[in-house]
Amino acid sequence: MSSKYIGLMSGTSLDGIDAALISIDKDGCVHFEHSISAELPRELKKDILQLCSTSHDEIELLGKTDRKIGQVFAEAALALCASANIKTTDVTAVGSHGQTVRHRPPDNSRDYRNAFTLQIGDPNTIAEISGITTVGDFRRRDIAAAGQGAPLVPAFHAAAFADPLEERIILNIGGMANVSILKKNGDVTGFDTGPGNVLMDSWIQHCQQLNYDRNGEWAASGSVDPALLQYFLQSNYYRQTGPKSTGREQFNMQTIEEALKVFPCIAAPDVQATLLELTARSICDAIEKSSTANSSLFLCGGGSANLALCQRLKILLPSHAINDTSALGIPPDWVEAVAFGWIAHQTLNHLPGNIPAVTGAKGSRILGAIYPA
Ligand SMILES: Nc1ncnc2c1ncn2[C@@H]1O[C@H](COP(=O)(O)OP(=O)(O)OP(=O)(O)O)[C@@H](O)[C@H]1O
Ligand SMILES: CC(=O)N[C@H]1[C@@H]2OC[C@@H](O2)[C@@H](O)[C@@H]1O[C@H](C)C(=O)O
Repeated sequence: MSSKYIGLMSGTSLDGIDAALISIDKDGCVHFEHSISAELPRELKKDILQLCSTSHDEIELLGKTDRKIGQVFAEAALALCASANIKTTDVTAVGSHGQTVRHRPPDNSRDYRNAFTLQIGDPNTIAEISGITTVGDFRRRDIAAAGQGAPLVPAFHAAAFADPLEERIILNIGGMANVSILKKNGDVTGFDTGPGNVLMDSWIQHCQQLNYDRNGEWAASGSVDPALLQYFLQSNYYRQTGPKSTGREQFNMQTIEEALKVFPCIAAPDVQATLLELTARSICDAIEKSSTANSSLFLCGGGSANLALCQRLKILLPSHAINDTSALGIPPDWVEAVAFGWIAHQTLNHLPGNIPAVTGAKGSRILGAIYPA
């Protein structure tokens, strides 16, 4: 007998809601069954961006947006059930990541007692509208246990993708980029490497009002500026060792604007080329430092569709066989949503969802809270 779960995810790129239907069989094996993506209404996206900006702190907006995200997430879950032709009563639970609006993990400048992370999208509302038990608020228990609260997906990557015969690296290129290194002996490490698409997205939005640089074509039309690249690479974040996690608080349009005050004359396509190179270099440096040279690399997240970025990864990591996670049974766009369905299953079965070696938490913890149907 297998159980069905729905994973819901809206990431830092704010490109929509990913909804994935999975089943977990009696042996704990995860099967990807169906998926849809649902739009984030334009006004809602604007409000989320305002909440993400550190210069606004509006409790009114927070409360209202929390409820609204809950409503659109619930509608995505219902649309997924309709599209997959299943009844909501067939689904054991929704695992809802929610929307991160602030992430302040413990780091060199912040004691863990002052750390916090905030994902909104009221799970009560999701349970009420969908009629499906909802599990949410996954990150805060890990933070309370002195962890980073992120990345959480390495536990799922280990459960679904680890192989005793080869070391595997799973690289998610979302708004931020994060890696999981799955050793042959079962050990797992993982951390956020830094920006994924966020800087390239911000720059093309600023210059051309486009959401993203399709296939990295605009970046490919420019040339990397070596001085600007070195300036960006000096960020302390790249030198820190894990556990570490990051977000829009650290890598955003302001990061680019500050650099361009120092380098004001660089043409816009060259800035984009440099941001793509920064993304590729910071990812590859992190992979080289933390994995075995000939391990297999599997890509997921929207950035895995960026051809120019993938070409750079292949050149910078010549000894790694590079594929995407379709080769492991889950299409690259759906891995994160699937992961939160899986974490909900862990929670309902009183099993841990974090990996202390990844997040730095004091120990394994059952993550999240349950909101019954
Ligand atoms: N064809 C493409 N060419 C270039 N970039 C693409 C393409 N398709 C998707 N992307 C990038 O992928 C991004 C969305 O990725 P994804 O949905 O994995 O991010 P996310 O889940 O929001 O982020 P995070 O994992 O940080 O939470 C888009 O904003 C865009 O930058
Ligand atoms: C705080 C937060 O939402 N972090 C996200 C973000 O997106 C990628 C990277 O930064 C990762 O740390 C995390 O998401 C994935 C799903 C994770 O927790 O593993």
